[in-house]
Amino acid sequence: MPTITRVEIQDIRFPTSLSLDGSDAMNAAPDYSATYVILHTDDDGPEGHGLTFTIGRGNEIVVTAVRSLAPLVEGRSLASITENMGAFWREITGDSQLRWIGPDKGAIHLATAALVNGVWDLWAKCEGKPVWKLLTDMTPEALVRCLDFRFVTDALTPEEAIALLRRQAAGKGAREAEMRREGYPGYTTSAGWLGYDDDKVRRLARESLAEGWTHFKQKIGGNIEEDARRAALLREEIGWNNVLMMDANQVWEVDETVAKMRRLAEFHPLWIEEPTSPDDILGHAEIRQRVSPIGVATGEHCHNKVMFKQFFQAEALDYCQLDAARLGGLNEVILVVLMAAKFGVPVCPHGGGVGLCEYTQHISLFDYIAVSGSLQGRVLEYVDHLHDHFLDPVVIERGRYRVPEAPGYSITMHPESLVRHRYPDGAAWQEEA
Ligand SMILES: C[C@H](O)[C@@H](O)CC(=O)C(=O)O
Ligand SMILES: [Mg+2]
Repeated sequence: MPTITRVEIQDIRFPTSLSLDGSDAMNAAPDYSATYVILHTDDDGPEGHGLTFTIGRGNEIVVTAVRSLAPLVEGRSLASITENMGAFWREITGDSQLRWIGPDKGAIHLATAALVNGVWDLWAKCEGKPVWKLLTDMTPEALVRCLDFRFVTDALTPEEAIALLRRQAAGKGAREAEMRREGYPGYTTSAGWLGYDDDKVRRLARESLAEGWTHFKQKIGGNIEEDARRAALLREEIGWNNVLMMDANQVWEVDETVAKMRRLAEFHPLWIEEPTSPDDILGHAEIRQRVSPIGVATGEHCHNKVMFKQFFQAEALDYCQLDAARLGGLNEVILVVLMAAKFGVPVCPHGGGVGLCEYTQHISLFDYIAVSGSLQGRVLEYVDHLHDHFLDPVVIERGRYRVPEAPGYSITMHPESLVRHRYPDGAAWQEEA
């Protein structure tokens, strides 16, 4: 196995704010961006690639944070990391000086995700497997060794995690074959961005229907009558047999959420996503009690395993929307997937960003094949942006993700895309200036 000799870090941004792709009530004009990391090694084998998603300004802070973390992996052999990934994760999140600016949250944790996911990409490429397959082929004991259970053993112990994984072991082969045949079910957010005008929403909804999508997410959180009007418009296009979800991106108070969802209930949303502060666990629990049967979904801003533990313990969410690059990389994601299975909460990862769909397909496949063994309540978000910048982009057919087969975490970008979108000197930005 190779040794990691150098960490290359790039500030990559896409001017999506020009078309308002990705816009919502809290994030009016995001530029989808990535702190992009390449782990160079000492042999002719593969490089490890990883990224963290941000929405523009602020990316430079995460770039700087990765620079501070890089010495923790430079000079290390991959074998010294993979022989005990749990200990590696504890080390990288536990540096005695850097930890102070987290712990396990904010820019330093986003930076952790880019590096840690880069290591997983490198490991999977060295094994010649896509990440989901690397995970599903591991024994329960080997997988649990990749995890750091610190601060969550009151909710899930390593022994319980092993038992959960053993419970699903017998059916893994059949589920893997089923996924290769059928793909993993998804939903689309592409017609629902808040900054799109009515004509665009209608056109994209029609196109998505024709492509076979059955689940659609709408951004809300502006004027409530405007939200209702747009919901009616979407229902006109998608009908009542398809599923509609709503995402407020954190703009409401608790009582306000209840009042507003009572107004929007006539459109039969499956869930209200991020209604209020992402840190307000008890607020989500109360909303959940008061808006039922509308479900509560959250997680894209839930920054660590302890927060998720408490969301589960407080019965504060119906859908766990973990984010592959806000949690500190795949090790922490796996722990959250295991806790979700124990608490019986379906995992529907967050995909709204550059590269997130590429990552999350691996997570949902792992969840289905090795952990939950269930598709009940599970749909994987899809946003139709920027996939052409990836060497191994997601492939969607009739609203389902096809199984990725290329080795790695599907996150390697084309070198030309990196050059063109490097901020601020890439051609894409020079043309803007
Ligand atoms: C700023 C992002 O586009 C955000 O709106 C994504 C999101 O909330 C989602 O995909 O869900
Ligand atoms: Mg969202």
